[in-house]
Amino acid sequence: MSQPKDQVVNKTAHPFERPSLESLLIRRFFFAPAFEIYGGVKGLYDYGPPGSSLQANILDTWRKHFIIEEEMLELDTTIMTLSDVLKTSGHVDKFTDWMVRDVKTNEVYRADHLIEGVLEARLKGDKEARGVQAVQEEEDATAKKKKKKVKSVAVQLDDAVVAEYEAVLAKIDNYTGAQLGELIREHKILAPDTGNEVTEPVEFNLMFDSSIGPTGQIKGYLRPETAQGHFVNFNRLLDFNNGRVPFASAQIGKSFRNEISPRSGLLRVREFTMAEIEHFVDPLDKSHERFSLVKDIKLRLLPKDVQSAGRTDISELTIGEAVSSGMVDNETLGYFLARIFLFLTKIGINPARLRFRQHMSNEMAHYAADCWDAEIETSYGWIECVGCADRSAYDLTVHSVKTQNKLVVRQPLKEPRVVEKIVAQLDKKAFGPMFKRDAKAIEEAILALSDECLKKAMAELQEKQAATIEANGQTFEVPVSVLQIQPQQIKEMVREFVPNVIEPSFGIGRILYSLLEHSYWARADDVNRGVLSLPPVVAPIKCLIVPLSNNTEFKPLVARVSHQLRSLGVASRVDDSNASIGKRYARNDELGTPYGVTLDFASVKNNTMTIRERDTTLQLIGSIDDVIQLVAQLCRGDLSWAEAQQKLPAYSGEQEA
Ligand SMILES: Nc1ncnc2c1ncn2[C@@H]1O[C@H](COP(=O)(O)OP(=O)(O)OP(=O)(O)O)[C@@H](O)[C@H]1O
Repeated sequence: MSQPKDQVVNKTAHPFERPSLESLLIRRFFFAPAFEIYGGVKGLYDYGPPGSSLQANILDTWRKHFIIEEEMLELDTTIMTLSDVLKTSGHVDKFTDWMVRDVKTNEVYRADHLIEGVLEARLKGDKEARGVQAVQEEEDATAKKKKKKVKSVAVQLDDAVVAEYEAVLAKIDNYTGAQLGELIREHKILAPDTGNEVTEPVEFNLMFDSSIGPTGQIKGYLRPETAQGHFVNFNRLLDFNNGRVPFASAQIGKSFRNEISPRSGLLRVREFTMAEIEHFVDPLDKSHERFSLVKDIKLRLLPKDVQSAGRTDISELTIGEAVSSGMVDNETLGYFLARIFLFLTKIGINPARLRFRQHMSNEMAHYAADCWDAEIETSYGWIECVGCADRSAYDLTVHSVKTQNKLVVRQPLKEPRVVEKIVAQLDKKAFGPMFKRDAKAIEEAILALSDECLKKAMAELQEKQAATIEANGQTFEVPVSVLQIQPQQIKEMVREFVPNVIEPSFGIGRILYSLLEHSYWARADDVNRGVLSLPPVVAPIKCLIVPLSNNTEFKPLVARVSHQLRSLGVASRVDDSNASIGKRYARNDELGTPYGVTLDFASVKNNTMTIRERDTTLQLIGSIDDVIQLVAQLCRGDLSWAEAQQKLPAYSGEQEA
């Protein structure tokens, strides 16, 4: 449902307050800390009845929007993952964050988040000291991700210091551990809770490790993302798709990350549901056959060059313009950005609080061609909710090299052709002794280089007589004496290529929480009367059935209405408690139930029923059958409330108490 006018008016009357929403969510058991009666564990949450239904409805919409509409190949792969797989993908060596400890209390902090929180608080204090108004709102609107709130103190800073802090914050995702340590010392950053010093940053791997089987010899991890399950099954998927690309596989499932210090509710948790798509495409043709269907969709884009200039202004462009100007690398990536936008707005995300932020070059993995995050604005700042990356041929190449199983597409050619390929050759006799125990990993990394990376390495060999290769989590300079990279002429009958992968990756919990913030408001007449304006497509319950009283005369009618709604696929619930009608509706406004139907004595006598719309509280009256049909049409999205008002007369009977 679009946002009704009176909702906007009411929102103005009561500005958003996170504590009110949080209290509603816990009270109504959307979710709650897991193991609460044992004291709880940070970063683990249980979803209660409305939260589970909301999540299920978001996932159902996702499945229809992506898997069904795009004819994707659905997967359900194991959560427990063999360590070799995650070693090859780079997670064992690189899926880490930098952690510091309070030297006295041992409280842990993620180093980049700590620096970010402290510097942001100092900048806020500076603004307060300079008398800048509305600091809070401005910060909430611009901060990329809010971590634990650090209290600000109104102290004015030198202009040069302000500029320096801003420069650090703009690059906060890109520092090494040593650089983070340096920043902590240079800017005298202390633990915010105690004012104690913190230790040097140490690397912490975010994967939960385990062992498979009783011997403990097979090492495994709980997967930190669902993607690897797609890559290791690539040959079967390709076969299922008759050997042709492009095609996409999709999977919904749990992922696990042992986050260092989870503090923002559902936004940073240790166990969460992801929905991931791997779209396999010919690297020479990244056009998308349905691109014309989305090319005119306007997106709010924050490209990398704007960020490098320290700005956050948005370009509103159609995705067609963004792709043709080269801002977005290719049509397939652009197609997915538009489809992500359509999905998020369909479930109720406010488009004015949604932006697509491009990764800066130093923020992207070295193999990625382009990457955009769908970020949603919440009271915690702008939150990455969907990552959408062109991962080139990296994943399939590394698994292929490691397992010696070719993960390639073979395209028969009508005519044989001579192609020029860039080929890497190692002088193994000299190479082995030169790099000793790292030699194998470096060799594997060289063999896994994509065409683009090979070109870059070839240029490096020419320029500085050595190529920079990353392996085993380290960087090596491999000299021209042991490594030659040159173009060679090769005759082909079959074109064999490793497809590139475009990966939209959705964090469902972050989307769900952002949606709750965007949907929440309080009625103008009472700040405690919260409403969740969830669209019917995701609302946990679509229709509340309210008999005026417990009178036995109503029972058969209630049973009939509830049966008819059920048979039309409308999830409904009867509230025949003793509470007043107004109270019963207010309870369901908090659960986001979009419609309510009321049965009273007139229903028994005249076979009529009223329908109430949650956001406007307006009511219409009609025959029971007509109202039931109307509810079903409204819930399917076949009819808007404005159209419904043309179909049935308004009811101005009893006011809500
Ligand atoms: N700890 C988490 N809790 C909840 N959702 C998460 C978490 N980590 C990642 N996600 C979700 O999974 C999606 C894809 O994961 P990805 O690896 O791209 O995230 P990320 O870049 O590591 O996130 P961040 O930088 O916030 O830690 C994210 O867009 C986000 O929605």
